[in-house]
Amino acid sequence: MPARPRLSADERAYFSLLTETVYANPFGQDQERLSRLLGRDAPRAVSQADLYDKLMPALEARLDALRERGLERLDQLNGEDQALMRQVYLFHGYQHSYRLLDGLIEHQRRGRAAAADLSWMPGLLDRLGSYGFDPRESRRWVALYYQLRRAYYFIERALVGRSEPMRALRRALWNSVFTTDLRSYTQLLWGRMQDFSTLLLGETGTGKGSAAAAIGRSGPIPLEGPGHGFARGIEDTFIATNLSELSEGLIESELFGHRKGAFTGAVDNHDGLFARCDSHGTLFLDEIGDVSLPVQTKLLRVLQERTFTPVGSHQPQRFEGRIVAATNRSLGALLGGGDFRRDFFYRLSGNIICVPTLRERLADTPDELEELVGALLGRMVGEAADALRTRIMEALSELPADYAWPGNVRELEQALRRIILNGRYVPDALPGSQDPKADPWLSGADAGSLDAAGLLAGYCRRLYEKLGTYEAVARVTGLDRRTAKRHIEG
Ligand SMILES: Nc1ncnc2c1ncn2[C@@H]1O[C@H](COP(=O)(O)OP(=O)(O)OP(=O)(O)O)[C@@H](O)[C@H]1O
Repeated sequence: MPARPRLSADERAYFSLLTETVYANPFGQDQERLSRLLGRDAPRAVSQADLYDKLMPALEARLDALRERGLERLDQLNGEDQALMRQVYLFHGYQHSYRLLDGLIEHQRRGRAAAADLSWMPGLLDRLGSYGFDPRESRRWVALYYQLRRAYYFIERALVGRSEPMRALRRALWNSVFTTDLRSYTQLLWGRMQDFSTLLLGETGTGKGSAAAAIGRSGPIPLEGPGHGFARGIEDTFIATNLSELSEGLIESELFGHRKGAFTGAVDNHDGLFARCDSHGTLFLDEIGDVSLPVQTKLLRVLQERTFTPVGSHQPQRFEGRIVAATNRSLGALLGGGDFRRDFFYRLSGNIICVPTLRERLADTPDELEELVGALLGRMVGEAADALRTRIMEALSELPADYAWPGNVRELEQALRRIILNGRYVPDALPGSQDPKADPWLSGADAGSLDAAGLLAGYCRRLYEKLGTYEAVARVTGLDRRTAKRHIEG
């Protein structure tokens, strides 16, 4: 039997470098080094898509040259060459599909009722088939492309900011979805990451919710058989709940569900969030630092045994999804206070991601303020954003240069609203840090000029600063947790 044709040393070197580049964490340092090696001098200045598009003519020329030598399909190559070219063909197929997938994601994000146009899908599957992938494998690769494009959308585009702390956050979010090695993820871990929980830490308003959504909406969603689309829509894969907003009486039923008759008012069986989150989904438990010890014990069981039991039932059910949790309490406060189980913490914290404060981001890249203002205004007022941006930046420039933004991006959003309404932003005094005379809440209370709502909000914020949880504030004030939180957030 004649020996199978082999790649030349030069071809092997080129394709190896290419695959190392395109399979590296797109927000990592390696990627920059490798893309420089491929001939780009300023990779930070161009988008990932631009960079890849620029690689394409040289790649097409190389593949044409292989075709002329009769090497068109994977099965014409031997072991090592086949493994390498498999990755090259996967990248080639990806390049021919990513704009179509971006169109699909945009369509889904706009919540259009009409079914998405997937008429291009058979052509894409045929292309993968022409490289030598069988139909099942081809569907799996298209699902991976879709996942990669969702990750770009939610990790890159939906999170604003180019500062190093934001780049580090993106790297960490990417790794929590694809691990540090995309190639072995695709071979070994695709669809098997349910047991990898993530704990997001960060001050209030830093964007932990957006970071959690980025992880949750970037999970694998299979492509179903011929003629069908993807098994789930983007929105169905991410289920979020804020534990501090659920009263102690309701929390178990919300999370684990209940059976009819389990308690007064349980008139029907009710599926909880754990039952609604299937193997393609992620459940986001926000304010995890606020839950009581008995609920922590039950959550620990879900994490350890992957089972939960609805209230009033004796039948454990399996939990198939993935958990992302978040808290704005510091690790020290979480573990030092005695109201957070250490075993629960260790089970939850396989992957800890710290979401940077706005002041860290601005200290690294002051221009990030204007970038954020532009994006937040765009969300708030659409096309009027450009016209308002200069006025807003002028008003913000009146703040002290080292203003700490204690409420982070949420405070910035609030500042924009106030500037639009009142022309200026005067930060609310936060307890603890200021001269009492300069504290409008204290001096307002002293002068008798605060109304009841202002008085209560200031008091709740002070308590929150001291006690660290909405639950503790609720306990002291006699308010329910949700009301206390509303006062604190303003
Ligand atoms: N990097 C970012 N780019 C764009 N918007 C952001 C970013 N970070 C935060 N935001 C916006 O700031 C607001 C607050 O974010 P989010 O609710 O995720 O904060 P959080 O850290 O979860 O706060 P808390 O701990 O109080 O729940 C949201 O409207 C969010 O969209």
